[in-house]
Amino acid sequence: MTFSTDQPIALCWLRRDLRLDDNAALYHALKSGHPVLAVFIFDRIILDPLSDRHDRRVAFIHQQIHALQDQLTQLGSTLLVYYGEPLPIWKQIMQAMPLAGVYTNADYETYAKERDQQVQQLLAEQGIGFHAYKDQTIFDTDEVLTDAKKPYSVFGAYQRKWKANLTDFYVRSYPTQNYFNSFYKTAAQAIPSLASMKFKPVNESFPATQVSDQLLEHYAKNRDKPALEGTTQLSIHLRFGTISIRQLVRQAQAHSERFLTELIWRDFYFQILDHFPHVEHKPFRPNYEAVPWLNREEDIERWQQGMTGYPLVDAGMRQLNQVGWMHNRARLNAASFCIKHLLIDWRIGEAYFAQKLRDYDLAANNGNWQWVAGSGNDASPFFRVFNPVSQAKTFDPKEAYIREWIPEYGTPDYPKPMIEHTFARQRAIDTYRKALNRT
Ligand SMILES: Cc1cc2nc3c(=O)[nH]c(=O)nc-3n(C[C@H](O)[C@H](O)[C@H](O)COP(=O)(O)OP(=O)(O)OC[C@H]3O[C@@H](n4cnc5c(N)ncnc54)[C@H](O)[C@@H]3O)c2cc1C
Repeated sequence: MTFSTDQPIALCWLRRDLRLDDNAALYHALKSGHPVLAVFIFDRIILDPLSDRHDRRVAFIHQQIHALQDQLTQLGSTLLVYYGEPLPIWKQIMQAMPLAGVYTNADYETYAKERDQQVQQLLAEQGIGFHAYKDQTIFDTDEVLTDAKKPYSVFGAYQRKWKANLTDFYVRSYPTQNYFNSFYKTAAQAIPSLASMKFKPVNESFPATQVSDQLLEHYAKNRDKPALEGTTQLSIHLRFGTISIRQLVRQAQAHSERFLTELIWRDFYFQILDHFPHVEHKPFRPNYEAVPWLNREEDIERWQQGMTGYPLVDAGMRQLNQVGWMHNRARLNAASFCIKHLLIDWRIGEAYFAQKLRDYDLAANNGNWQWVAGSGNDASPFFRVFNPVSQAKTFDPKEAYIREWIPEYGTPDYPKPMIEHTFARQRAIDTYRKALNRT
């Protein structure tokens, strides 16, 4: 990237908010009184460790970056796209143009918080302001606290306070489009190709960025049936900010209370990660560290490949491996089977999902894995072990989901159950009970 200018610029640093409409940071940048440029960094600290060079997330981001570039080009401006490590890139940017300020949306992951602190410090050395806004969530950090001003760790109580605090103000869109004439006018700049970053394109399309009111009207009754298209599939868009959470909450308020609850779970896990960053590597409840996992290589392999002999689990794992997404009911069963039936450390399962999910989000993935493991805040009790056979009968009674993902189901090629359910259930309960000193 060789772009430079002598004019003071307000830079809007896009990260998990890859859209121009209803974007808090962009709105404030555009109203700052300075010409605005948007910038995106393909961060090598995140990209280099990815083992799959066909990574869907990278391909998705790259596609969105091109879409943003098209929009900005039509407005007579450009997106500045860099590839490298953020700190040296910011040094480069500071040499290329005088900065009137940097505007960005807050990120709650530990790595991102540390990165932002370093960039903020670097900018401060030259008297440049770093302005971070809430955009990913409806409420963040200390906006939903108990009466004793402590973060919530129980979802039900959090949800009640969340709803009590909600006013129209929190779901109002930022009308960025009214200020688009504040973009700095310049020729479109080049975007690094996927190949130059050693990634390959993926030959598939991604879900639409909107959901119909009709799907939401039926969401509560259909959301648990994996054979139906009963959920929104918006998770990748929520992950990368190609849709606004405020817009979606307004739609939820109008059409589905149940859907709104799921969006509140999302806020809940963000605030858990923000307040209790230790959950990234350790159980929320420290005593759960004592569970003696078996972590057998062969078991891990069979679970990952969808060869456990339990069709709901296997269908889910194969869906994950093939398309990078898994229905929530299957996620629950696959995670429970991994942790409880096979006594595999939840962190191993969590890491596998992190590698494969196109909607991978640290807060949601970690929160849900810890919920299933029992080690999380407000988690499922340790003695709850999903029965993948009765779960399949209840939620996929015609076996349509199972047959969709396991072509050899019902033939001798499909494996027998790798472990007997009653035995595995009792073993899990006994193991947890002993580790936790419960009678
Ligand atoms: C073991 C496990 C791991 C998970 N890992 C992730 C993950 O990495 N990223 C992720 O976005 N979701 C994760 N989830 C939550 C949930 O399964 C997905 O959000 C959902 O399946 C995505 O599909 P959808 O967009 O059609 O969901 P919908 O049912 O249409 O829900 C709409 C949105 O609400 C949010 N949401 C829904 N359920 C949850 C939940 N339980 N926790 C937090 N947010 C929720 C998501 O942003 C989702 O896109 C996980 C669940 C489990 C059990």
